[in-house]
Amino acid sequence: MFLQCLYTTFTLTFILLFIIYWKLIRPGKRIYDVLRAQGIPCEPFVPLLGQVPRLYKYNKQNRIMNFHEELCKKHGLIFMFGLGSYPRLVVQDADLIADILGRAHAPYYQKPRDLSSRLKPLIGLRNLLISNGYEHARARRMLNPGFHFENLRSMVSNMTDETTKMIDKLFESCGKTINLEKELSFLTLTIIASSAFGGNFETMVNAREIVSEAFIAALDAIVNRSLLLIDQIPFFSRLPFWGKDIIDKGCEKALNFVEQIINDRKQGRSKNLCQNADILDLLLKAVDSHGEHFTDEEIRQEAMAFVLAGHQSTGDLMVWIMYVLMTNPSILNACQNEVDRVLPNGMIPTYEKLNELNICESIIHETLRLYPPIPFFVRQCIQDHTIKSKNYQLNIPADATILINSYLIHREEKYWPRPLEFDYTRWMRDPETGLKPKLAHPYCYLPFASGPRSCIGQNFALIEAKVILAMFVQRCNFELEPKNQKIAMDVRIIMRPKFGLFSKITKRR
Ligand code: HEM
Repeated sequence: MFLQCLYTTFTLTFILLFIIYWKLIRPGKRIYDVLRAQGIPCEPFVPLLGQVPRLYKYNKQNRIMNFHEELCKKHGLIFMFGLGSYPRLVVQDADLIADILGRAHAPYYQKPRDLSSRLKPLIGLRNLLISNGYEHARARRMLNPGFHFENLRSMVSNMTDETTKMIDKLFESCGKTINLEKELSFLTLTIIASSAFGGNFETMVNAREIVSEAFIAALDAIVNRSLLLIDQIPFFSRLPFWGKDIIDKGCEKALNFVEQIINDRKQGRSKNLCQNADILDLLLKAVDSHGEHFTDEEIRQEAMAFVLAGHQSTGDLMVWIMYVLMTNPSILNACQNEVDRVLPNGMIPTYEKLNELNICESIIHETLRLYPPIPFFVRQCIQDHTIKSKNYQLNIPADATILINSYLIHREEKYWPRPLEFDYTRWMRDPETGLKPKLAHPYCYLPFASGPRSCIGQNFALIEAKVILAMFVQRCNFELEPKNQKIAMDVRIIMRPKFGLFSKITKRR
């Protein structure tokens, strides 16, 4: 009996270890070996963990970007490190990045599978953010026209309305210290949700609570679980711990809410808040090359993906802009002078007037360069592919995951003179031609990524950022409060100030 027990235990342990090796260690090791054999510098291969313990230590000290900077200093523009069982090939050379992100190479790369499994509970799999292949290309073709300037122009009035409401509410705080990070995140959430869902967002009971609390709580739980690597092991990810109940409840509330909104719009029980079509109209009207519309399920998932992709990124861009303005009086002054000239006497910005705000636009781009809200993104190679630059030729094996760190590329001396200096004038358009200065390389500025998986909402975000910036500097005085508050970068997909950004806001005139 004892021997039989021993034998069974031994066999089960052996099977378990074999599965762990086969599923979780061998695939990563193979990729390490193929790339190391080509001379790629690597951090030591540590099964199952990789460099995660070191990353955690840096994260705890709020120095996550130093982790990446130090690896880049040690190894150069191409290297590898381990993130749990998945190795990450870091590529920082703009020529090589062009070979990865360029349209012609799209068949070789897709969004990584672990990203899909993490976000699936919240937004499903059938949306632009995580679908791949034909499904993604079809949806992108159907939705691209919705983000053309004609449609965006009609969304400006919704952006100015929501910003006016927010600023009026801030004035009610009568100069008390407020956390701008929270307020701006809420403002951008309201703008994208009302652009996506129309009048219901204003009138439905609990709409704001559902989107801003349930949705964000679920998203936070998803990010925390991914930092703990829970989703790398499917068995663990199904256990009812580590915030699973928050995710389940939040997702259910948010999905029911979106379903009701779609039904209301279809049956004419709600109207949009934009002058023309809003995002929900665009989703309802879009047709593919066979004349087919999106299914209800696809509309629901696309709408959720827009809210997910579009709110925190723009919110944190605005936070960094405010931080720059509050710590650089001369930049604030130049910005305020331009806004007072283009939008005198409290004029509400229109699409046409926004185009005249050259300094505002340059401040936005320089902030996106030094503080990109999405500081890195990843691509998974799906069939062996060779990439080349002047100095390198590299055969990327299928299944390798590539990490592109735009934060570091935006600070790379090779592409940017005086890389650490905030100099918005490097973006100023030529007054004669209206053209922006040429970049040192088309792939050295990637706040919105590039190629067929670049951000579909980038023009929406740039217009929205300009509206909020112009209206804030036009109407408010703002200063850091307390002056010596600690600003540390927190990176959880989005890069934001870890402890918020506290300031005092008063009426300008
Ligand atoms: C400052 C604000 C924003 C930044 C910095 C930003 C950045 C990015 C980046 C870097 C990607 C590529 C991610 C990856 O490859 O993994 C992306 C994709 C995406 N973004 Fe944005 N984004 C912003 C605002 C928005 C807004 C306002 C919307 C919606 C209106 C939006 C919708 C999307 C969607 C749907 C995708 C997936 C596109 C695809 O794969 O075809 N984003 N964004």
